[in-house]
Amino acid sequence: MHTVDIFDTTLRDGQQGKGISFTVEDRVKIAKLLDQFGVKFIEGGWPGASPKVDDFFAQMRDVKLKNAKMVAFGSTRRASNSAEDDIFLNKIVESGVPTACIFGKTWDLHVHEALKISLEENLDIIETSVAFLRRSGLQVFFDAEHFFDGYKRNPEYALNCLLAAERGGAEVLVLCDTNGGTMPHEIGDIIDTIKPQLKTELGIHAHNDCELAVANSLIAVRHGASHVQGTVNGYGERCGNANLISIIPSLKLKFGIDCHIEDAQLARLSKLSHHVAEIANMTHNANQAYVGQNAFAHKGGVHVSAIMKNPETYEHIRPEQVGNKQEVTVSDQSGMSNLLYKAEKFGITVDAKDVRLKDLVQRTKELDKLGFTFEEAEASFELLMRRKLELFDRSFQLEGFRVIDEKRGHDEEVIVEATVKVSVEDNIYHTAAEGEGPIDALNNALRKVLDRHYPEVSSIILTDYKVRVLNSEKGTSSMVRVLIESSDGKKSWGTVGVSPNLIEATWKALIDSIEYKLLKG
Ligand SMILES: CC(=O)SCCNC(=O)CCNC(=O)[C@H](O)C(C)(C)COP(=O)(O)OP(=O)(O)OC[C@H]1O[C@@H](n2cnc3c(N)ncnc32)[C@H](O)[C@@H]1OP(=O)(O)O
Ligand SMILES: CC(=O)C(=O)O
Repeated sequence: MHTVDIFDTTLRDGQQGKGISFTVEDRVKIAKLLDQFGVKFIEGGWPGASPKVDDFFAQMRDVKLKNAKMVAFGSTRRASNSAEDDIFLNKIVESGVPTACIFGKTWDLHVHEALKISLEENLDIIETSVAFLRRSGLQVFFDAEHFFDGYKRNPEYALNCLLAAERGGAEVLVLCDTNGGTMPHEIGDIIDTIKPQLKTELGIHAHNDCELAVANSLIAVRHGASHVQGTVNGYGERCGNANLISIIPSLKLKFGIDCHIEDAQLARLSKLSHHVAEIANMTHNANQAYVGQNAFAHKGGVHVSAIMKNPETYEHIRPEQVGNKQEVTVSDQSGMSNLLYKAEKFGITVDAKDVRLKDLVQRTKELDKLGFTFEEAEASFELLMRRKLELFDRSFQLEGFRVIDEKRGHDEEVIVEATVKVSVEDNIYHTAAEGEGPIDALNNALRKVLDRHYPEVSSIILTDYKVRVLNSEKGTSSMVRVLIESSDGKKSWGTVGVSPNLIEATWKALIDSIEYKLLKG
């Protein structure tokens, strides 16, 4: 099959997504990441539309790109002036990029209603705008805005718009499903009809309003499009743009089209996706195809049993091909296979026929019913398994704790004090400490003892603390689940505690966190 150029518009159409606002520094970082990854074109924004975009293009003049070409975006000229006098077309030329991508109207409704000019005048606007940019020495792509909607209402006119851009010298005619309402079969049928009437390469720019932007982009390629526009993680206006993070591996691994991206570059796909999400300050979608944390996570015992024999049974590709990894979780959906998988991961040698493992499967299901989830608390599960297999002894034993909260007036602060009694190596310690809250006070009192025996405990910091009320209909006597994420600066781990008492649930998760650190050294 033909080759495909990847055109990224995260910095332009992606930035049109609600909740996304890149600084100039963010833009430069993303442009560098995209270039390293290997996309062919990076659309940086609309020169003249915002000072941030102008600063970005100015800064990018000093950045040497390895793989990509910078593209400036804009519209066809205003009806009230010539292309030579159009402020925004001139801004594109002044931005210093080698490539321009301008959008023009191809739906007669828009010509009548939005531009309020004649159909003929719009054709002239398209041709003269493209021709001006070409005369100015730029490579020009023409984004045929609303092409599919326009074609369905007035096919002759929509095609004439493409022909006007072709006469002007456009190098790619990009068919836009601007409102994202077109179905895949319509994309294929329309491309098949128009392609023989054009000399110019076709591209696709799809929006995701029907959750079809990726499918529509792929079907366009099947029908001859050689240029695909989209954004990282599908960011973009309304429901977003076509997600390049799904399109690129589908083109490479399913269609066999390399899109100028080598296998080694594809293996950095997950990193790219996560890194851009971080810069955009968006939570990464765990269920995102190919690169999400759950994309290769297996929960059901039947699945785990099969992937341990051959991963192909429940994985459509090897996760490493896109820089992701296989994961197995433990829950009430688990069988022996989940536990054997985890044992191997924890470095525990255990016979598959060991009856204690069968008991542990049952125990895990009972704990799940009580509210324990181990998906985000693998450290707690490792301790549970080691305890069951008699591979682990507690480093310290709780003899008792007491927490006192005291408030002596409406406007007075609460004073919190905890006392803890623990035995360590045949010594019994009784300590007290204050804290910001009951958990902090307990932690402080416990650390007073543990720091003496286990200095490594001082490196533990709590990086996340989540509380979930499990059966809220019981009001204040509901069970609560506490999930703690801890880190020692090098590694992080998750633990869980469940109890009707929030302090006790937290204590359990906290103790597991400390025991896990002591186990791992
Ligand atoms: C499908 C897409 O995603 S297209 C890209 C959309 N992105 C953006 O709009 C983000 C950046 N835009 C902006 O910052 C501003 O809209 C600007 C600076 C470009 C223009 O601002 P203003 O001059 O104040 O115009 P405003 O935004 O109100 O309206 C857009 C104008 O462009 C005209 N226009 C729209 N599309 C085109 C086109 N393809 N060719 C020529 N003119 C066009 C409209 O008719 C309207 O003109 P009017 O004011 O004479 O009615
Ligand atoms: C040009 C563009 O962004 C669109 O038609 O969606």
